Amino acid sequence: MSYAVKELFHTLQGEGGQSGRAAVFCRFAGCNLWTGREADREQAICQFCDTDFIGTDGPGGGRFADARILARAIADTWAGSGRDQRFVVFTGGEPLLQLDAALLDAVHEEGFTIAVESNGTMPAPDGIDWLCISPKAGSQWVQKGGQELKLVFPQPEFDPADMLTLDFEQFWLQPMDGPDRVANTAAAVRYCLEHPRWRLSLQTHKLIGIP
Ligand SMILES: C[S@@+](CC[C@H](N)C(=O)[O-])C[C@H]1O[C@@H](n2cnc3c(N)ncnc32)[C@H](O)[C@@H]1O
Ligand SMILES: Nc1nc2[nH]cc(C(=O)O)c2c(=O)[nH]1
Ligand code: SF4
Ligand SMILES: [Mg+2]
Repeated sequence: MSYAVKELFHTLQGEGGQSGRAAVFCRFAGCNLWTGREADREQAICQFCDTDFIGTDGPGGGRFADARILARAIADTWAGSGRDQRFVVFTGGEPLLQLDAALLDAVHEEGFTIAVESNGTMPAPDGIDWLCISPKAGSQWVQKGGQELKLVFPQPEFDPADMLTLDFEQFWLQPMDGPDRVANTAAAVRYCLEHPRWRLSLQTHKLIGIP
């Protein structure tokens, strides 16, 4: 199978339990909860997205004919020394629309630990080393286990208290970016102070101006 990739870049994971760690980001094109077009945002299931995931025209992006070719491109994007500590984050768009066993195997063969950022609307395949689920109100949430739950906050339909019985190791609140970012951040800080199983996930890459 071929893969449509918006961009490939090497940066620090900015969010959640792996934040600060060097990673290749593989951003797949396309999402099942929004077309990505501004004209469609108000009709979308997910309306607060901060990402351009349309097309394959970003840095390092393109259509990759098979899993080995994409895995090789990911390895070529890793700018760290040697094979040690190689880490890839599959995101998008929605990565589980395209990520399959062949690609997971090929990227593992290149020596990478594999993280995924998903909206949780599809079951995750086996073989992911670090699965982050970030559920979206109004969607069909099916993947209810993983390493971290990263709830963009606030989403009025979601009460974080209802999520603590789910099968995650870590629970993160990430303030919703946009016009209410400052108020959302203050609300998330308050919530974490009062409910200490939740930790605050800031989008640190935005704070320091890296991709
Ligand atoms: C662009 S999404 C791509 C992965 C997947 N589609 C998802 O939603 O989890 C990557 C991460 O950014 C988060 N995110 C998107 N828009 C955001 C915003 N406006 N404020 C805070 N986090 C946001 C998502 O919830 C997700 O955790
Ligand atoms: N630095 C950095 N960290 C991230 N963590 C999750 C991201 C994403 O868009 O999925 C992201 C991103 O876009 N950049
Ligand atoms: S599910 Fe993820 S990629 Fe899709 S629109 Fe929402 S935040 Fe963006
Ligand atoms: Mg991002």
